[in-house]
Amino acid sequence: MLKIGLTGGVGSGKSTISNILKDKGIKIIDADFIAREVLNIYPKIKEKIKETFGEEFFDNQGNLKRRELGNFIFMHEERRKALEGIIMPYIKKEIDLRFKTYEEAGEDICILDAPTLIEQGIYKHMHKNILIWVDRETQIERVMKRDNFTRKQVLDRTNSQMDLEEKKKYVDFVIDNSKDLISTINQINYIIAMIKKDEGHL
Ligand SMILES: CC(C)(COP(=O)(O)OP(=O)(O)OC[C@H]1O[C@@H](n2cnc3c(N)ncnc32)[C@H](O)[C@@H]1O)[C@@H](O)C(=O)NCCC(=O)NCCS
Ligand SMILES: Nc1ncnc2c1ncn2[C@@H]1O[C@H](COP(=O)(O)OP(=O)(O)OP(=O)(O)O)[C@@H](O)[C@H]1O
Repeated sequence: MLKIGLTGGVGSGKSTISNILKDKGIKIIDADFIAREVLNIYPKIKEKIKETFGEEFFDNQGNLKRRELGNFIFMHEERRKALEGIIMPYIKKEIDLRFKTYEEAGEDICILDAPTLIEQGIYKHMHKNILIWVDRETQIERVMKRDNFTRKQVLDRTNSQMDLEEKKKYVDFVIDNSKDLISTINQINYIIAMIKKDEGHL
């Protein structure tokens, strides 16, 4: 089974593009979704987050206040790294399990949508990697609008990620998602056709 990594920065269009691929019948593993699921699968993660960051990041029902924790950890690198140290081993484990399940089900291609695919070194385990690129200003505007964030809140997030120009060096294909969706869909179709054509050589 071909494992394809799909990455980008905050708001570069990973979910939008994953949904288009899903409609084409391609199986997608969504790392942001897994980051939510592991909190329920492994209760010790929440305990560790409480110990490290405090009770104030949980509501009365014991649910994680995601936006508040995000605002807190994306302000300082050591806070973000502490959270990653707690949660990433579980996310990686679940990603591996899901790839295995799709492989056993006989799928020929599966895409992993993960924002920190490169930073976490996961790209090395993929057959091919795709970057969703947008210019910086389009990225900032789209996230401000989607999440109702201030410019500072968006910049805290983009600054905690590897620069999109730097990410280009690690991938096989770059999709420019700065323009309209038609242009993006044409680029995806071309890349998927290229990958499938090369399949026998991977
Ligand atoms: C901090 C948290 C609670 C904020 O939750 P929230 O629901 O507001 O955002 P969500 O999870 O949907 O993430 C939105 C975007 O933030 C960015 N982001 C998330 N985690 C990270 C990170 N560790 N480093 C850089 N950017 C990140 C990504 O662009 C992501 O797509 C959450 O992002 C989290 O648990 N992050 C740590 C897990 C992680 O590293 N996930 C990435 C797996 S590859
Ligand atoms: N080509 C496009 N033209 C206009 N708007 C777009 C385009 N692609 C994505 N968007 C919009 O930009 C916003 C960010 O896109 P999306 O949510 O897919 O990004 P993401 O990479 O999954 O974000 P995150 O990293 O935060 O999970 C959304 O509101 C989406 O509708």
